[in-house]
Amino acid sequence: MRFYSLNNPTIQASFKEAVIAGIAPDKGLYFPESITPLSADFFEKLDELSDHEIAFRAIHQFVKEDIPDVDLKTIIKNTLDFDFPVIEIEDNVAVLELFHGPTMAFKDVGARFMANCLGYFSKGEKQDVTVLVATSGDTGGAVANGFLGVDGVKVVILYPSGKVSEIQEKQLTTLGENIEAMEVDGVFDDCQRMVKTAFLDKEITDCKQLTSANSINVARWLPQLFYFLFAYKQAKAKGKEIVFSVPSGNFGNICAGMVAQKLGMPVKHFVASTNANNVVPKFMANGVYEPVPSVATISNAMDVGDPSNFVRIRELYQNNLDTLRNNLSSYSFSDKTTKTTMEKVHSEAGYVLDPHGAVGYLGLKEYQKEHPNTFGIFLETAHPVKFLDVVEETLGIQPKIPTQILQVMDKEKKSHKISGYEELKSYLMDS
Ligand SMILES: N[C@@H](CCOP(=O)(O)O)C(=O)O
Repeated sequence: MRFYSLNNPTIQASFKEAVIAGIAPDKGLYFPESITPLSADFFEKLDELSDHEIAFRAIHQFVKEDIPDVDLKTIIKNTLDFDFPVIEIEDNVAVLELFHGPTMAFKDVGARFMANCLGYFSKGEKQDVTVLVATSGDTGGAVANGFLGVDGVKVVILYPSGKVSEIQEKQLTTLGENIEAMEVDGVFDDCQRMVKTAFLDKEITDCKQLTSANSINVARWLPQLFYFLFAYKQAKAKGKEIVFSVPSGNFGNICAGMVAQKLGMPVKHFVASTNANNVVPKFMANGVYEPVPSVATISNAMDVGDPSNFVRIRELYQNNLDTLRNNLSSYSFSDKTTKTTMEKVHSEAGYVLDPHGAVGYLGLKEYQKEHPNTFGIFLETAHPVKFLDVVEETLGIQPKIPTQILQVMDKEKKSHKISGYEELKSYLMDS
């Protein structure tokens, strides 16, 4: 399988090259040259297959020239050792819980898959790889956890100072070893911009092998399609048309779901649910894509003003807005509505939503106003305990803190404060 740059299709790479480079030399995101649907039989008999078998068959076409089957199976086994339950909380409204992994966010899947691929590709390589990653909250912790102790790999995480939750900050600043955290005086988009600038900085790339562990990297992005298939497996017995509502920030997650649909998964519609960072809902309404600096919200992991992966979504629908609208709706919700929804779902269904999941729930309900006979699944992208202050203040409860989180809470935060690109560059050049 070849992957081409979305800026210039003649620039191409193998899966291995795309993973090691992160983005194309022209700063374009890599995109697979083809997506071949899986057999109808595969979807009909999905409930007879294990999650590992489903994941293997789904990702195989994208990686098979670079990773032998036996190694791919090991990578999948190391990645997926937790559950992805779908729980119906109201008639025709179900939550897909993506927080049962080590850092309690959906990012654990992509981060672990990519860490395993990079570990596999780096075996016997002379030059170490530096993984740069920008985070608005959850990616950082998942990447830190997934790459901790991986030989030949050093990780540098950039996060916006004061704009991630306390637990998220602990997860990405306390592990030590091959993981370094950079606390940036700015917003997530500044962090993402610095990372992309470093990739094109010849002075750095002449002496360092850089890659990205954000969803711009195909090995972080594509495995996110697994759990859409696991959810479909659990929901198909309902015999209804299925709709996914995805809380969206950088749009890699929903885009991976759309790849699952291209693989043949029967889905009626996707909903991209956002907080006040509403570049995509606006684009869907008026056809004008206008990135703006992100604003801080209580669903901070979605505070993205220029979502990297939206370009991939447009490519999936040949840049045709009408075709895209047939398949995707997008709505934006305020913090106030998000909190009211957390209260309502807690009192009526006894379910504790995190602020991101609440935004996903709201998007689903909005879509179902016009399509009441669908079976809706919204994604709980992170455990509510990661947003302890908001949950305690909104619901007046103190959630039990799971062991994975307790383990980092008492550790000491270690970060380097930086305010601009030159400081990142000096750090990378000198380290
Ligand atoms: N929501 C993210 C922002 C980065 O997204 P990614 O999927 O491209 O890594 C976060 O939690 O950091």
